[in-house]
Amino acid sequence: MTPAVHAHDLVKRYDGMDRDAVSGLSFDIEPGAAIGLLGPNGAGKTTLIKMICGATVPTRGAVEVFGADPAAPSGATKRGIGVVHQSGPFDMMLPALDNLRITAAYKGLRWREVRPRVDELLTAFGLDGKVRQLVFTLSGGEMRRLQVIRALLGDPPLLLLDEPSAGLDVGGRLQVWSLLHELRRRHGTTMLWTSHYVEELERNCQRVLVVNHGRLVEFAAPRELADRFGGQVALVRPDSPRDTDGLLAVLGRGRPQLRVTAGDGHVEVRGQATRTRLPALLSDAEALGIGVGPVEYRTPSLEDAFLTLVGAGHDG
Ligand SMILES: Nc1ncnc2c1ncn2[C@@H]1O[C@H](COP(=O)(O)OP(=O)(O)OP(=O)(O)O)[C@@H](O)[C@H]1O
Repeated sequence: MTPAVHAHDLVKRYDGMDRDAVSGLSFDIEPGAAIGLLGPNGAGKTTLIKMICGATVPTRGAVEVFGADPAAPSGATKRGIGVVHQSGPFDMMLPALDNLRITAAYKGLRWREVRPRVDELLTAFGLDGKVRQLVFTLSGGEMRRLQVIRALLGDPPLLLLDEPSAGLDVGGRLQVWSLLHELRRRHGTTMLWTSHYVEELERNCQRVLVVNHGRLVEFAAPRELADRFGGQVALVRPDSPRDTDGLLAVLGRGRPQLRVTAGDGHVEVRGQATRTRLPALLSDAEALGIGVGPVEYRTPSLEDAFLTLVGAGHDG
């Protein structure tokens, strides 16, 4: 079966950069899959998305969408890809509806034919009363929802979602998720989805591509990544909340094997050696007069795996 997306040794180096933004990425995405794209700031996610939608050409290597070059001059493949960009290039001085009409024309869609679907989506997103407003008068969340609707025009077989829920409130995020689930169910739409909300990818994607410094780190199911790389996660509560900082300092001596962070009245300890190293550190805390309650272990999440795989910092 022809993959929805096939990337082979894909490289992008922008002019003036002393390193690759995307460096030798190879992977296949099967049709109908929902794939997460996870990486710290500057890891190359947007660059990869731009190459897949034909907005920028690779420096080396190749990318194909359903077997075709997305940057081919005919634009045929490009028009079959729906993209939610990080910042949507709308014509801010035109009404929302006219922006959708322009996109429909660019995609070669007959407005009369797509209008019922547009109305359905506007209603689903609570934007039906806003279509005559100039785009610059819409709120950030409304603009984001308009971007999602625009990407869905013509029900493209591939959707590239660059942080589709950024700036949305909880209700808006759930709306987007359920709409995307429905699309996959009804049309078998393939999705490549980036987000800094790790939980969003964990809940909605079958597999996750983890990238760092433009390179592929892992490509696997969220649960598998969590089990393999999430380590052991312990929550330690001092008897007195005032001792949280002191406890943090003592448990921090377990570094670099352990990652220790402060929460609200507790300290979280992550790492492959948490269970073996923690007892000695807790004895140290006790010797300093810091009592702790029973240690609680929780199931590692994709976020825990992400922290192990790429660390907490940005890609600098
Ligand atoms: N047009 C450009 N010209 C020069 N450098 C660029 C350009 N676009 C991106 N870069 C650089 O390429 C690297 C990857 O950027 P990219 O936007 O792909 O990362 P990202 O993973 O999407 O980051 P974020 O999570 O912050 O959106 C960064 O170092 C960035 O500064």
